[in-house]
Amino acid sequence: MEKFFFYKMSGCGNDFIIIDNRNSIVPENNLSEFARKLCFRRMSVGADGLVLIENTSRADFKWQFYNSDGSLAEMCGNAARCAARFAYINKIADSQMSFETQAGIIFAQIMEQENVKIKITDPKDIKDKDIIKVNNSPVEFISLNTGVPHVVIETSDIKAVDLIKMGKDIRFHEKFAPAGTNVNFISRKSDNIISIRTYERGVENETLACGTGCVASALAAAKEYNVPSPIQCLTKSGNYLTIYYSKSRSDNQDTFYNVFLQGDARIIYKGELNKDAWNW
Ligand SMILES: N[C@H](CCC[C@H](N)C(=O)O)C(=O)O
Repeated sequence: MEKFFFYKMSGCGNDFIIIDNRNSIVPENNLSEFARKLCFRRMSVGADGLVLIENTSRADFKWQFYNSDGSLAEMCGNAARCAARFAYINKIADSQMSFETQAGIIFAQIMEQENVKIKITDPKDIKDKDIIKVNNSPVEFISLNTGVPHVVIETSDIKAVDLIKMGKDIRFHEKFAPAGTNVNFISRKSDNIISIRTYERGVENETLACGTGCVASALAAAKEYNVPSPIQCLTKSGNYLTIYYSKSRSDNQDTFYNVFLQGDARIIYKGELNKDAWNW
């Protein structure tokens, strides 16, 4: 098949290409290379990631999520909201749905207008504050997995952070090898509002928003400051994501459950892909 349709969508400024591949219309075997080329800005459509919708018997659908560098990721919070709205609009699922990711089953609900709320898999590997040396300076962080690995670092002036340099140094730090990690810097604006900037693994750059990063940052704030749910995250794009959660503590361990991420899932356009978009 030389031409097929795709949606370009944006979740809070994190942008994605979404293709209904349930009939295997994608004519390439190397899907990682296919993703990398489609996501390459100015040479092709350009995006932070590619979502391929597929069939499964375990949920309404399943997906493969590729970062823009072609790496597969277990989960993506902003793309999950976009995929849910794509599935609803294209009658692949009802307004309440479930879909299978490598991190587990995600539940989604279409809210008013372009708002979508998802229930993510229970966060795991929640560690207490730790310190690493970055360029011979100590950096204090909390690490946890919200579908993909994240570290959260609090700073007094988020605008002053050299996000790309610090992000790269921490993302590739031996402490997080071999999988690496996403890197989030946060500043608390009020009791339940945090500003966030994220260096994203697999995009290898700062993105305008990171859904699982906002969840990780909100839960790190909840763990450190006992902030009640919900927490709002002000992202680099200027849009907000809202995180809802329940928290329990036993044996000096925090457990989070019923964790939801809510925000926009905007359709930028519906396009027809030519072979030139990936065959270059
Ligand atoms: N780059 C991430 C996956 C996408 C996460 C982010 N876009 C989100 O919205 O959660 C990783 O490889 O761990």
